[in-house]
Amino acid sequence: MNESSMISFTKNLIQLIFNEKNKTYVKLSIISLTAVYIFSKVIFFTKEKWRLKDKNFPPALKGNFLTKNFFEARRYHMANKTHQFFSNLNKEHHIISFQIPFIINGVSVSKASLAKKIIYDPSRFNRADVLSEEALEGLTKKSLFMLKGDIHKKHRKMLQPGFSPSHLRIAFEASKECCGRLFKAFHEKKIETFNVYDYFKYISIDVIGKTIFSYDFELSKDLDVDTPKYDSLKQLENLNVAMQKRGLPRFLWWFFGVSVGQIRRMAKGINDTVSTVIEAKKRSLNNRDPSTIVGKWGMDVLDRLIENAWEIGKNNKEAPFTNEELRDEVLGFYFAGLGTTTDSLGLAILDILTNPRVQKKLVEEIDATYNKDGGFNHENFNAMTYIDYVVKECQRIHPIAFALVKIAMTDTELEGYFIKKDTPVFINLLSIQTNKEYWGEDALEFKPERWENGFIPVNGSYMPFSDGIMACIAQKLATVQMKVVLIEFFRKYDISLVPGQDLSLSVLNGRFGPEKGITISIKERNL
Ligand code: HEM
Repeated sequence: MNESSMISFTKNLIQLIFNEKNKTYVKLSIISLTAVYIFSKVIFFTKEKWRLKDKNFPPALKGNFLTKNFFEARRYHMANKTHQFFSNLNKEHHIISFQIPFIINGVSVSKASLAKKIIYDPSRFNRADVLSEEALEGLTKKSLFMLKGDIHKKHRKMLQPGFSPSHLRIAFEASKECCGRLFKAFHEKKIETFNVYDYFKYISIDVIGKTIFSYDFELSKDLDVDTPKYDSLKQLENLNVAMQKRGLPRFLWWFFGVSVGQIRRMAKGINDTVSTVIEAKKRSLNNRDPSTIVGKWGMDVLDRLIENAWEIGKNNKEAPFTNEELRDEVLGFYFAGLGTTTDSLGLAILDILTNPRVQKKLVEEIDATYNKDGGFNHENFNAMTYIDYVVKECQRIHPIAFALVKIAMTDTELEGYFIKKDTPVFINLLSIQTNKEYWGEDALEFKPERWENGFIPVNGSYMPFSDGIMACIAQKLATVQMKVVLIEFFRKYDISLVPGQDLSLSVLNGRFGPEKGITISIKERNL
């Protein structure tokens, strides 16, 4: 359990105990189970402290021997500024420990070379089981972003061909189409001012659907948000919120509505949709019916996955992917891709609109290239360079995955400091990617031009999609989508921020961005 889930745990617990609807025996069982849990933690940590008393832990910057930096952390969390807590802690030291007594004893790293070392040494630092399998039990137990070791390698090998250049073309066309129909709906419904998160998520879900398994959720079309087609998104959003409660001790899951059975019921609709598509695809692949398998640019990611799984299974005599594995992978893409792309797009719009010089230069490039060769196509898209620098710079200065989380697999050491087995290790991307040591005196300035002339950053100082074997498998796809959406929006509209909003960045419910979103005004350009 990390500090933010500990704070929401405490809040939720108090609500449960004081909720008048709950019967006395329910309240008493919650109180006694929690007391037993806390007592067992106290015993465990006291024993551990004694055992490790001579070890050289990384420095902890604040706090006293009893509360450690709990109150410092709490101050930031209560203000939803976790990202600043990390950055501030790592400002002076490259490696620090932050300790919340009885709850967490984590390490935060902000040295580029050390970050690389951690990422490339999975035998010492890897994904935490508790952060993955347990958290998603009942939902997507076998999706790539929660696997590790040989099973991760097997899934990655089968999935990789699904992210080949032909799929980037599908992503390009899908993003373009989704923007087009969203603009049509804006026009028909006379929408001129809106919160970007409200609509970018429709594009993200539709693009993932179309690219991964040729399924059109049609959420960026019509915008009749009360119709049943929006239920799948609501389900995904509810599941995302539910997943955050999985940070609570397991015995409390049922009370908070996130037990395995409860989550299975919540996920039923979306699971059924995906299973139906998989069945149809398996049938059409069996029959080799090109009209149902192949999109304009070839097979989609799911086709490729099914086909690969069969091929590899045939050659190596491994069992092909089960339907459950296939479904988990598809759903996993939504969990890994929906919020990340939507939030990255939000932050990119914010970065561009708060830098009028960049906005002007970007629009000039778009106007000069957009209609070359008879319309916006994959070729003139690839000819645009400034948009590339802009997106890279957005992801440098505001990486939505602002800390990459690993866990120590054994008792080990980093730069001479002792790291205990199971310690969470946070690679502080936000700090690394804005560090003057790596980026120069203008590290905190939003300056896309730094990427000109094939600029290559210091090794390990730029990893918005992580790196190595567990780097984002869809990073090219996500980048294509972000670029197309930005190009289409800035081509179609004069865009400005609605004045008077609080745009300071925070971390709320897992989202890194302004707490209340980003409200913009759009006005169709006279082209
Ligand atoms: C701008 C958008 C995105 C960002 C910034 C992003 C970032 C990341 C990061 C940092 C990781 C590594 C996580 C770790 O350390 O465990 C990751 C992994 C992953 N991402 Fe993305 N992601 C984005 C979009 C997407 C999309 C659109 C999809 C799917 C369609 C996706 C699917 C995945 C998967 C499956 C993994 C696990 C890879 C593996 O373990 O082999 N991501 N992503």
